[in-house]
Amino acid sequence: MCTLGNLKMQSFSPFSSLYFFLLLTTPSFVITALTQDGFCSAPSIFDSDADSDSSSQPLYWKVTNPTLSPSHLQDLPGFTRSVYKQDHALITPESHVFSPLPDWSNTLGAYLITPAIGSHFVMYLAKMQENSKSGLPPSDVERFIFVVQGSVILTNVSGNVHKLTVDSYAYLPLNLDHTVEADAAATLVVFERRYYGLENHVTEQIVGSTDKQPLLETPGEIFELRKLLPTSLAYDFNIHIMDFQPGEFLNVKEVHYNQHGLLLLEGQGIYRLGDSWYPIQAGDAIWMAPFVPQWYAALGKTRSRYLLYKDVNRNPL
Ligand SMILES: NC(=O)N[C@H](N)C(=O)O
Ligand SMILES: [Mn+2]
Repeated sequence: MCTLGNLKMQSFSPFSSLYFFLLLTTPSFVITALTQDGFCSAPSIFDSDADSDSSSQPLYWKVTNPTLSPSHLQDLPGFTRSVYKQDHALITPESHVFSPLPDWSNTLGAYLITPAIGSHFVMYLAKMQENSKSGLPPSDVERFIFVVQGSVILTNVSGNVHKLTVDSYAYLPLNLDHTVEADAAATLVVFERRYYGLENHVTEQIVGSTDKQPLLETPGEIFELRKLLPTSLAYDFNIHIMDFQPGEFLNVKEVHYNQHGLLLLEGQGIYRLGDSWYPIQAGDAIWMAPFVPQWYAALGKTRSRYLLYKDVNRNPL
């Protein structure tokens, strides 16, 4: 809300002589501007509207209901926050392009990251409609699914069945027959990659939920960290869930050989990638190539939580 106008109008009680003096001597258009939206029309994030009151919305609600852009930009032809550079990309919801996912039924997919960008993995949003069913990944490809909205039923070849709701996930090893089914609309974020095997190490199906994962030590950092997969050598990637309170930021301005696919599940802040600084919000996705300088600071009044793919446990040679 416009503090300047409010302050001016609130700091004088209507009965003070100065108030009347101002009222009589200040041109009426100034009074109007100061006391109505005309002067500061940009809505403030500190307004306690339902949208920003996270307690009134389902978990990760913003990911599938993003604030696309300030109202005065929404219908601006060609406006997007998306960026594609040599060592990073920011893909924001107004840029998503959905098409039927091959081998899935009643499911639209928006690929956000694929080897064409330079990655060794794919990251996509799967919008499962009612009565939808997954297809299998290519042979020798492992899959990770995370439920962002709705719920799905995972059934694997040995017949065990799991209901996955928001914040739940599953890891499917390469060549493990399985189906993911939804009888009502559901949204998943999916990572797949060709499995980089190690002798005498095998991965197994994992089913879990973020809230049941323990917090891990983060020496020198203040964010809260959970890892959704085992850290054992068999697994050639992990999925980090990282939480920042407003004002908290990464201590290390990281540069490393690992690649990242990021989905901001909650909150907002500034992501530095290379020499660029991007305001981001829940629903935004980021590709980080190996060695791109990366840093995040959380802003606003609710925590930031992001889901992060990171390759691990394999010699970079
Ligand atoms: N950009 C990141 O958040 N990177 C992680 N802290 C990581 O690489 O572990
Ligand atoms: Mn990193």
